[in-house]
Formats: sequence, structure tokens, C-alpha cells
Amino acid sequence: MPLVAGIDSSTQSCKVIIRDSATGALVRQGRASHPEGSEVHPEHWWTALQEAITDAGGFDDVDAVSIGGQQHGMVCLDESGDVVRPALLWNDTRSAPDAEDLIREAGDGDSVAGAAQWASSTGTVPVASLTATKLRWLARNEPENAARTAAVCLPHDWLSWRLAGNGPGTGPASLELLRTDRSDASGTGYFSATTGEYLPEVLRSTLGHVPVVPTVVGPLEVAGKTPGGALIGPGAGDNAAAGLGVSAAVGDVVISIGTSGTVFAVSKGSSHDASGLVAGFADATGNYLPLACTLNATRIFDSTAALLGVTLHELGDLALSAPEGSGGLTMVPYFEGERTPNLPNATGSLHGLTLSNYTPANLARAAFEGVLCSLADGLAALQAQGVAAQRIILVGGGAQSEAVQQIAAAAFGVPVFVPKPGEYVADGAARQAAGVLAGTLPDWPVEGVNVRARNGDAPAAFLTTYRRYAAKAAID
Ligand SMILES: Nc1ncnc2c1ncn2[C@@H]1O[C@H](COP(=O)(O)OP(=O)(O)O)[C@@H](O)[C@H]1O
Ligand SMILES: O=C(CO)[C@@H](O)[C@H](O)COP(=O)(O)O
Repeated sequence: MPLVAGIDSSTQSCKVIIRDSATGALVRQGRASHPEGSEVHPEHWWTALQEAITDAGGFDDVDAVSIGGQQHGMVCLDESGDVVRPALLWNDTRSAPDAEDLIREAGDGDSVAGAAQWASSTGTVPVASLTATKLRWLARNEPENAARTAAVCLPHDWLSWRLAGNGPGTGPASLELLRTDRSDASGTGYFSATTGEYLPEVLRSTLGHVPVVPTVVGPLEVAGKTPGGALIGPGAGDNAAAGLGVSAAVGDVVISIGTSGTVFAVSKGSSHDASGLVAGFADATGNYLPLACTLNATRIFDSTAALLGVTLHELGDLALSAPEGSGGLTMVPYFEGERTPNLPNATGSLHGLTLSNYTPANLARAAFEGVLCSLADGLAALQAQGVAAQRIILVGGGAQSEAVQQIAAAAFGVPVFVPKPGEYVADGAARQAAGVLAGTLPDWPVEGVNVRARNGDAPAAFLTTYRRYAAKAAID
């Protein structure tokens, strides 16, 4: 049977999965790390992709490949195809004032009217994560780099273009070969998920001119070919790819716990949340993907484990040894500022300390409860937009932790399904590649376990306490 490859070029690493296109059986896999930071030169992603492909045994026998990538990152190319400056990533908050300006401008000085206008035209109210706000930042702070920018694309678009043999020095004609898909384009702020069209007026008002942007190809269309002859699929934003990887259907809400925390659902209709909590993205199949994204997820576990001098596994054990509610400790995890709610300058906080509850176990549990409560707020925002949540599907690196699974079930108040450990973004990309080969998406099995909260399906009391302190953080 033909083999297909799926790639997840995420914030922290690059993962390659090779599967049998008919059965979905795992054949080989590989990975490589990305550098830290919210400003990264795309060449590092290309190097990591080469390493991960080699680690996975190469692509010589692979017939089709698709890439899922971290969303929103601003990749600027000059006329010759060279990268103009390091990419600003989704978690870089320096363009927060530009997001505010864009909202105010759309409402002729009235931010409420401006937010409604953005929600209606693009589906999403701008925050610092969106590519459009980064373009405005570039034009304002580095006008010479903005003027040199002949094309703008996203991490997955750029990697697909490199995989097709384009790159630095391939010239202006090669810029016309940039391809993307609707799911990733919908996270730029200069594309309407509803009409499927770019908004050149937004590009002009942010960058100062209209650059080349990747052509948007259909869900199973061929976007190019590798020099070795493998078909390149359209790819997708990583969240949309994860939706494909777990075969999410209407009624499922996927919660991904990685560097970002995301809460999203496949929906038949577009969403236009003027409050800005829910982004009105598109999915990778022709439907929509209303999504709430937080900036603070597994890095809170990483930093708490480092502080306590334990491994992540030990951190989970410690958390599970503490009582629900962490003995009265509450962590609001806005360590890196926050995107949902939109508080780019916020900091994290720890509340309810007493001499008796200040223990490693309570601190560990408070970190998990804080992150999962912030995602419960994202879930509530989706539900407020009319999304039905019959089941949560938990994915991402953090989902492998038993503490995350247990506390998620208590915080969300909805049955939780945890697919067996895997790389669901790369799997979704591989499933898309198989669809490109066959003309239709294959049905690949998704095995996993159901996790129920000990106290049934009512959200736990610690969520109420968390919300009180999170509201305080919003006022501060
Ligand atoms: N047992 C665990 N407990 C908690 N977190 C974990 C565990 N195993 C992995 N992780 C977290 O998973 C994260 C990586 O997840 P991943 O989804 O690959 O991230 P990204 O897609 O953002 O690069 C790491 O930051 C790590 O903290
Ligand atoms: O900004 C968003 C979604 O809007 C993030 O979900 C990024 O797409 C990064 O994802 P991870 O690397 O954390 O998986």
C-alpha cells in the first residue's frame, strides 16, 4: 500500500509520521527540536524538518505529504525568495498595541464598533497573535523591512514551498508558487473564512502595500510536488490538522494542551464573536473551526516542575496526591500575558496561601487546576457561541499526563475522551495526504479511553474560585 507522511511543525518541535495510506498503520516516525523564543528564523524550521525526515527514515518511499503548522507566524519574503527577518510567532505579544489600533480604526475611533466590524468581516477580532497585527508592527517599527516584503506567508505555507524545491534565491516567479489552505489563511486577519477570499484592503492598511500571498487550495487539492515526486497536500493550521487527526465531528470539542492551550470545535456555520474570545477560523475540510486559544498551557507545567526540582511525571504524581482545590491554593496562569481573555500585559498569580497549604503537592495541583480552568473558560466561550459540547477530545503533549486527564474531567463538566498517546497534528496531516492520493479522506481508527470526573459531570468548586481570581486579574 502507498505510504503517506504527515508533519507537525509546532512551536517546540517538528514531528514526522509515516503511515500506510489505506489502513492508517504507523510505519515510521521522527522528530527534531525547534529553538526557544517567540521570534525564530524560519531556516531553523527547515533544518529541523530535514532532521525529522531523516530520523523517520526518509521520504524515498512516500507518495504524498502534508504539513500542519503552528498558526499565525509572520514569514516575510523578499523578491528573490529570501526571508526578510526572523518570523514573529503566534505567542509574540509585541503587536498588542497594533491590534488595538486596528480595532479602533475599523470603528472610526469606536473600539466596540471596530470589534464588531472585524468579527463580521474576518470572523475574528484582532489580538497580538494574528498575522495582520504583526504586519502593522513591522510597518511601524521596521519600515525598510516592510518595504522589502514581496510576499507574506505562514510557517506551514513556507515549509510546503521549501519542500517543493523553492527557497532563498529562487526569484519572484517562485513566490507565485506559494500555497496555503483555508484553515491557516483564516488565522491571518486578512482573509474571510466565510467568503474564502483575501482582504487586500487589510494587507494595504497593515503592511503599506499588497504583497503576494499564497494561493488557497481546496481541502484535498495538490499544492505541489517534492523533487522526488511525492505529492504535497494543502496542509493546515495545527489545530485544524489535529481535528482531522482525531476525526472530530460536530458535537466534539477538541482541547489541545501544548505550548498553547486551544479549545475548538468543527462547526457547519461560521462564527463571528465580537467579544473576541472566540476566533472564527475555518477547518481543513470546508467547515468552520471556532477556537479559543490561551498562551499559557504546558509551559506552566514545565516551569513548576523545574521550580520544584521534579520531572513532569513526578509533578503529575504530586498533583494527584493533593486534594481537589489544592488545599485552597489557586493559580491564575497568565505567566506570558494572556490572549483569552485578551490581557497581553498580565502576569500570573498565586492566591490563598497559608502556612499549612504551601506545599509542593498543592503547588503542583494548583498549576494543573489553573491551566485547566483557563481552558474551561475557553470552553464556556465556545458554548456561549452556540457550540454543543457532548464530548471533549483531549490532545497535545500535556494530554498524556494522568493529572491533566483527571483534573480536566473535573474542570470541564463534560465527558472526556483521551486518544491513545500520539501526534495528532501530524496524523491529521498524514490523513489529509492520504485523502489527496485517494480523492477522499480515509477512515482511520482513533483508539483511546474515556475519563470521567469522580464527582460526575458538574464542574468542580475550584473552577468557581478560579473565576473569582481570574476576574480580579482582568481588572488589575
Ligand atoms: N507527562 C506530562 N505532563 C505534563 N506535561 C507534559 C507531559 N509530557 C509532555 N508534556 C508537555 O508537552 C509539551 C509539548 O507538547 P506539544 O503538544 O508537543 O507542544 P507544541 O505542539 O506546542 O510544540 C511540553 O511543554 C511538555 O511540558
Ligand atoms: O495560535 C494558536 C492558535 O490560534 C496556536 O495554537 C498555535 O497554532 C501554536 O500551537 P502549538 O505549537 O502550541 O501546538
